[in-house]
Amino acid sequence: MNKPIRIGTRGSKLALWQAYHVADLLKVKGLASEIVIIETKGDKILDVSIAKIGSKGVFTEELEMQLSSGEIDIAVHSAKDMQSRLPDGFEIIAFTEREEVNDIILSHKEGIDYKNADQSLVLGTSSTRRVATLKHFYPHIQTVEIRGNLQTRIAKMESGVCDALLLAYAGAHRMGYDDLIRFKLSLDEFTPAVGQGSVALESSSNLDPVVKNQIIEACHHRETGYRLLAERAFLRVLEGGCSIPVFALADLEKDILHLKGGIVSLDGRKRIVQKVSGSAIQAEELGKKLADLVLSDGGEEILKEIKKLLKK
Ligand SMILES: NCc1[nH]cc(CCC(=O)O)c1CC(=O)O
Repeated sequence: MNKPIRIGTRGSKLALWQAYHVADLLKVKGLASEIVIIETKGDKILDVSIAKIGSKGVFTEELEMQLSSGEIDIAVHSAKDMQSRLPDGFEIIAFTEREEVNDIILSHKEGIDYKNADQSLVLGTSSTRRVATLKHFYPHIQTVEIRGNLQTRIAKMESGVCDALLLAYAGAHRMGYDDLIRFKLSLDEFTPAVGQGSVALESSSNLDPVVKNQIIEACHHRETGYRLLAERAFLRVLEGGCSIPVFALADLEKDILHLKGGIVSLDGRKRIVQKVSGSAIQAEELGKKLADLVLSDGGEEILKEIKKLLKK
């Protein structure tokens, strides 16, 4: 009888959903598991925006310590929240099948019409990509920064902080809020963050290869894997992190990857989008190619401006 696989996770409801999802996938293949809840810096600091703390590893550092010590076998994260480069000694071994990738507008109110410039609308979000994208396409919409888990954000919205929230479909759906979803936003306008909708399994490079292969067999979704490989290669060049409004989305059609992505300036004035296609086995090359196209098309300048602004 195998030892149960120890799954490390943050304690938020969404994180726990993800951990149980992985536990279920393991169980289908007859693998027992245990869930270990670990508090991270990002969970403790609630009053400062993530962009200001510096996104680097705030939700992953403590989990990585437990991976190194062997206290847990895998750490489960939203793929979107993972840095594009992992510290030495760690790797992503699997991506679960991706959920619908769209952003959505969620509200307890009915009659919200975000396209109507005559309606005053305050949207809560803490994502620089979403704020900048709103400024670009819907400059009449006001935004307010809102943090905390989904339950907290909904409570803040209902208390009047904003009219609606701009969120990932995946999180709202997993938390059971489908009935509050008012709009599913277009992928051309609100092209998602890299990795949105998938769950990533991280391990130490020292994980027993037999256990590692069992986990991959049970949890890895091949198509999602190619898509995220391309998107993450793009992000690596653009030095993403959640404080930089870059976006990318890969789709797989048979074995051809179609990848689009870009960057938007913080004031929303400039938005650069490029597309590339090619064989899925060249996913990483495609991601890099896309990044080069975006950079040479004006992305480099936008990136420099943003970095200058963030240093202030
Ligand atoms: N940045 C927070 C975060 N990380 C993952 C999700 C949702 C689930 C997912 O995209 O995998 C969310 C919430 C959101 O963006 O609305």
